[in-house]
Amino acid sequence: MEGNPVHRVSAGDAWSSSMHPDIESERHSQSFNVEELTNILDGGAQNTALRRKVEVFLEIWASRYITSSRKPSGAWAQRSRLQSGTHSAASSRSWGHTPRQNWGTVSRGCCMQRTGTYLQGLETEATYDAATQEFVVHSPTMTAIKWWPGDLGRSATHALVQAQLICSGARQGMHAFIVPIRSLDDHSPLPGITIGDIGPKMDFEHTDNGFLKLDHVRIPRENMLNRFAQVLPDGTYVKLGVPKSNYLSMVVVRVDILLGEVLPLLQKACTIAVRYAVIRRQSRLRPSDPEAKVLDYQTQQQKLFPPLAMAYAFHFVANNLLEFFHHSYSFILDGDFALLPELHALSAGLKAMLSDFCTQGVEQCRRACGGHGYSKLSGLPSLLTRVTASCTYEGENTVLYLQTARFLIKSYLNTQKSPGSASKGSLPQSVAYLTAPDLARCPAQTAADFLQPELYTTAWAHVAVRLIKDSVHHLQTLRQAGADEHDAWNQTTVIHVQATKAHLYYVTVKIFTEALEKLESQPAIHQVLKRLSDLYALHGILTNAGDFLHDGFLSGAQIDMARKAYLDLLPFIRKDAILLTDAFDFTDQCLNSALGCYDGHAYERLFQWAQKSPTNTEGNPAYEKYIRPLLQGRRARL
Ligand SMILES: CCCCCCCCCCCCC/C=C/C(=O)SCCNC(=O)CCNC(=O)[C@H](O)C(C)(C)COP(=O)(O)OP(=O)(O)OC[C@H]1O[C@@H](n2cnc3c(N)ncnc32)[C@H](O)[C@@H]1OP(=O)(O)O
Ligand SMILES: Cc1cc2nc3c(=O)[nH]c(=O)nc-3n(C[C@H](O)[C@H](O)[C@H](O)COP(=O)(O)OP(=O)(O)OC[C@H]3O[C@@H](n4cnc5c(N)ncnc54)[C@H](O)[C@@H]3O)c2cc1C
Repeated sequence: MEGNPVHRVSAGDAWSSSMHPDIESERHSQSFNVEELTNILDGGAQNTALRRKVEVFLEIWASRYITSSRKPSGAWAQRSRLQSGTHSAASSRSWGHTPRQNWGTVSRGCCMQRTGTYLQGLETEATYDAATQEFVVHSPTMTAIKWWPGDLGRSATHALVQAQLICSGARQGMHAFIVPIRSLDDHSPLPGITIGDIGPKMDFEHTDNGFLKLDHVRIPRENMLNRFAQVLPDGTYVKLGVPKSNYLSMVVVRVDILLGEVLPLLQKACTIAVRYAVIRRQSRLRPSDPEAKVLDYQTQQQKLFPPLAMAYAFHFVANNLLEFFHHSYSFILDGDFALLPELHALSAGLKAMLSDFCTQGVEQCRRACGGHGYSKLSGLPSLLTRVTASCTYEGENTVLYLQTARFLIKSYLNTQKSPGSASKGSLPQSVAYLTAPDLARCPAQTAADFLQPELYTTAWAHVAVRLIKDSVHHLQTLRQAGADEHDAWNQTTVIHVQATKAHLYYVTVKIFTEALEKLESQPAIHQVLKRLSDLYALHGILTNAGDFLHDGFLSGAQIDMARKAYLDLLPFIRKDAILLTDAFDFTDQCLNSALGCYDGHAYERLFQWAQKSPTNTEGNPAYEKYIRPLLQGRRARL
C-alpha cells in the first residue's frame, strides 16, 4: 500500500517478513483507496506525510530513550510537562497572559488547577492586598486542597490556580492566577506550599497527578491572568469581558481532548479488535467448513461495527466542533460573546457523549477479543483504563450533560415566548430544528427507506424535540405545583439528561451525514462511509427504540424494518472492516498490541512477548523462598 509507513514489526522474527494469510486475504480486494481515506482523516495528504514524519521521529526518540532508560526521569517529566504545557498554553491563550512575563521562559512546567466540578463553589481564595499590591492565595479548608492536577506531584514549578478573587471588599468570582510552587534553584516546595503526588491510580501512572495546599501564599498583582478582568494597583476590579469568559479555557481543552486523546483511543481499540477478529478462528459456520474467522459471525460484527462507525462519526463531529470553536473564538476576540453559550453547550455535551461512547466502545472491543482481550499484551486494557478517565476529567459527564440541558431548555422556551419571532434563523444553529416542521409519523414503508439520511436524521430530530418538550413540561409542572426552581430542577434532571442525549445523537447524525455530502466526489469512499453513517444512526434508533415508539412516530413494524436495514449493512461493512481500520494508519509501535499488529501474526507475538515478560525473565523468587523449602521438608520426611 503506497505511502504507508513500514508497519514496524520486531525485526528479525521469522514471521515478520510475511503477512498472515488470514489478514492478507482481507486486503486483496480493496473497494476503496485506503490512503485516500487516511488523507481525509488527516485533512489532506500533506498532513498525512507530516504526521508520519513526526511519528517516525517520536518513535525513534522514544526507543532511544527507552534503551538508555537509566537516564533520570527528567526526560519523561519534560515530556509530560510539554503535554500539560499544551493545556496551560491552550488555557492561557484563552485567559490571556499576565503582563509580567512570558511564563514559558520562567517556569519549568506549569500545571492546570481547576479541580472539582463546581467552579463557582471553588474554596481557594485570592485576596488582594493593596498595601503590597499582592494576592494572598490560600486554601481555607481541607476540601479546598487541590487534588489531581497533572505534573503537580513532582514536576511543575508553577501552577495555574483557579481561585475566588476577593478585592474591593467583594468576591468577584473565579479567576486564574500563576502561582510559583517550587524553587527554580533546588525544586523544593516554596514557603506556604504543601505539595505531593496523590498516589496509585487506575491509569496515567506516567503522570504525576498531585495535591496542593496553599497557606497564605503571596504573589504579585501581575500574576493574575488578565485578558478578561484586571485588578488595578488600588484594588479596583475591572471587567474586560463577560464573567463566563473565564471559562473559555475549559471549552478549548474539551475540544482538544476529544481530537487529541479520546477519539484515537477508540480508533486504536477498533483496529486491534477487528484485526484480531480475522486471525482468531473458532467453531464452524457449517459442519463441513474449516473453523471460521470470528469476524464472520453476525454477533461479532454487531459488537465491533457500531464502535467502528462511531470512530468515524466522531472524527467528523470533533472536527466540526473545532471549526465552530475557531469561528466563535474569532468573534470573542472582537468582544462579541454571543456564540459562547452555544459553544459551551456543544463542547460540554459532545465531550460527555463522545467520552461515554468511546469508553463503551473500547470495552466492547476488549470483550470481543475473548481471553486475550484481558491480557495487557493486547493493548486493550490500558486503552480502557485510559479512556474511562475522560468521562471524569475536564468536567464530569453528568454535570456537563446538565449544562447542555440548561441551554436546550432556554432555547426551547425562547421558541415559546413568541412562536412567530423564533424563526429558524433566530435560534442558535445547533437547535434550529426546534422550530422545524415536525412529522407525527415516520413515512418509511420498507427497510431501504431507513438508509435515507434525510429520514433517519428527521427521526432523531423528532425524538429530541419530543424529549426536550417533555423535560420542560415536567419542570414547569413542578414549578406550577409550588416547587422552588432548584427543587424542580433537581427533580427533573434525569429527564433533562435523557433529552440532552437524544439532542446530541441527533447533532452527531446530522454532522456525519453533512460531512458525507462533501465526499460525493469520491464515490468509493462515500459509499463505505455512508454505510457507517447509516449503521450509526440505526444503531441509536434500535438501542433507544422505546423513544421512537413512545408517541407512535415509529411503529413496531417500522422498527423491524430498521433492524433489517441494520443487519443487512453488516456483511457489506464486513468486507471493508480491515481496510477501514488500516485507514486510521496506526503503526504497530503506536498500537503496542500483540493482537493488533499490521501483519496479523498475533499468536507468534503473544507467545514471544509473554516469554519476555518479567515474570519469565527475572527468575522465580517464590521457588527459592517457598516452594523449594516445602519440597525439601517433604523429602526430609520421606
Ligand atoms: C492536543 C491536546 C490533547 C492531547 C491530550 C494529551 C493527553 C491528555 C490526558 C488527559 C489529561 C487530563 C487533564 C484533566 C484536566 C482537568 O480535569 S482540569 C479540571 C476540569 N474541571 C472542569 O471542567 C470543571 C467542571 N465544572 C464546570 O465547568 C463548571 O463548574 C460548571 C459545571 C459548568 C458549572 O459552572 P458554574 O459557573 O460553576 O455554575 P453555573 O451556574 O452552572 O454556570 C454559570 C454560567 O456560566 C456558563 N458556563 C459555565 N461553564 C462555561 C464554559 N466553559 N464556557 C462558557 N460558559 C460557561 C453557564 O452556562 C452559566 O450560564 P447561564 O446559564 O447563562 O447563567
Ligand atoms: C485522570 C485525571 C486527571 C485529572 N487531571 C486534572 C488536572 O490536570 N487539573 C485539574 O484541575 N483537575 C484534574 N482532574 C480532576 C477532574 O477535573 C475532576 O475529577 C472532575 O472535574 C470531576 O470533579 P470531581 O472529581 O469533583 O467529581 P464530583 O463532582 O465529586 O463527581 C462525583 C459525582 O457527583 C455528581 N455530581 C457532582 N455535581 C453534580 C451536580 N451539580 N448535579 C448532579 N450530579 C453531580 C457527578 O455526576 C458524579 O457522579 C483530573 C481527574 C482525573 C481522573
